[in-house]
Amino acid sequence: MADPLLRVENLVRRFGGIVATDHVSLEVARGELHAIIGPNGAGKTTLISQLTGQLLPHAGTIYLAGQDITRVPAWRRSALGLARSFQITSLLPDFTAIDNVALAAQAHDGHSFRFWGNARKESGLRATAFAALQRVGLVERANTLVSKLSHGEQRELELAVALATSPQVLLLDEPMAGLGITESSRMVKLLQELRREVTIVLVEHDMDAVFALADRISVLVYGRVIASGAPSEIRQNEEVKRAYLGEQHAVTRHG
Ligand SMILES: Nc1ncnc2c1ncn2[C@@H]1O[C@H](COP(=O)(O)OP(=O)(O)OP(=O)(O)O)[C@@H](O)[C@H]1O
Repeated sequence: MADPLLRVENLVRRFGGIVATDHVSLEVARGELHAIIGPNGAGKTTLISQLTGQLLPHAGTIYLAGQDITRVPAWRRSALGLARSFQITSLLPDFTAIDNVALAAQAHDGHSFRFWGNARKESGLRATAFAALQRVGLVERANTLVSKLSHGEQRELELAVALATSPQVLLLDEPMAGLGITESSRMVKLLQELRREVTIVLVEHDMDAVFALADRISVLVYGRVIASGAPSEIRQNEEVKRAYLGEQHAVTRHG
């Protein structure tokens, strides 16, 4: 691939005797939605954590737009345009939706949390936060406390928080987890819109969502990429079927 936005080369991460990331190499093109799938414990979250800098690899290299970011600290990666939306909700429940987004925008701008009081009033931050809420369809809930939002709305708010940092690459760890059918299809629609604006790496167990959204899919099993390609190739790959898709029931619905 010429000039990928994100490139991972031979990444290795161990936990004691477990090789959670076993010489993983993959490339994500600018504008692509790249899904990472695989059974529980395959190493998906571990991989995402190394991309964001929360976890350091034992070997290998990560490039963002050609720059080696392997040893770049997490906060600096965020400034370079990597944003992660967490599997476990990381929102502040006693703050409003817009305050949560404004805080993220403020942190990204390099301001100290000490000036948090100002983020509530500062018009530039509020405009950024408002725009992010608009992109995820949550404007009407701007002044609602996070604790009063539904689970689906909280997931959307997590996306708004990530978007407020104007990322080049959005790393999404199971955005559909815990969502009902209606909420899931809302999330798929939302991601279908966002993918036009931002490169997305999506870790997801919901195969309906993955096959509806992905341009390319990489399959991780025991820390190794066993296949990488277009959804149609992945669906037909015998090794993938054996190791993972064989146990899934819903891969054909979205065509
Ligand atoms: N902090 C840790 N300490 C020890 N072992 C860990 C740690 N984090 C992950 N592991 C192990 O590394 C392997 C990969 O885990 P990881 O959570 O990355 O998989 P996953 O594909 O994201 O799984 P899931 O689909 O269940 O979220 C597993 O065997 C897990 O037990």
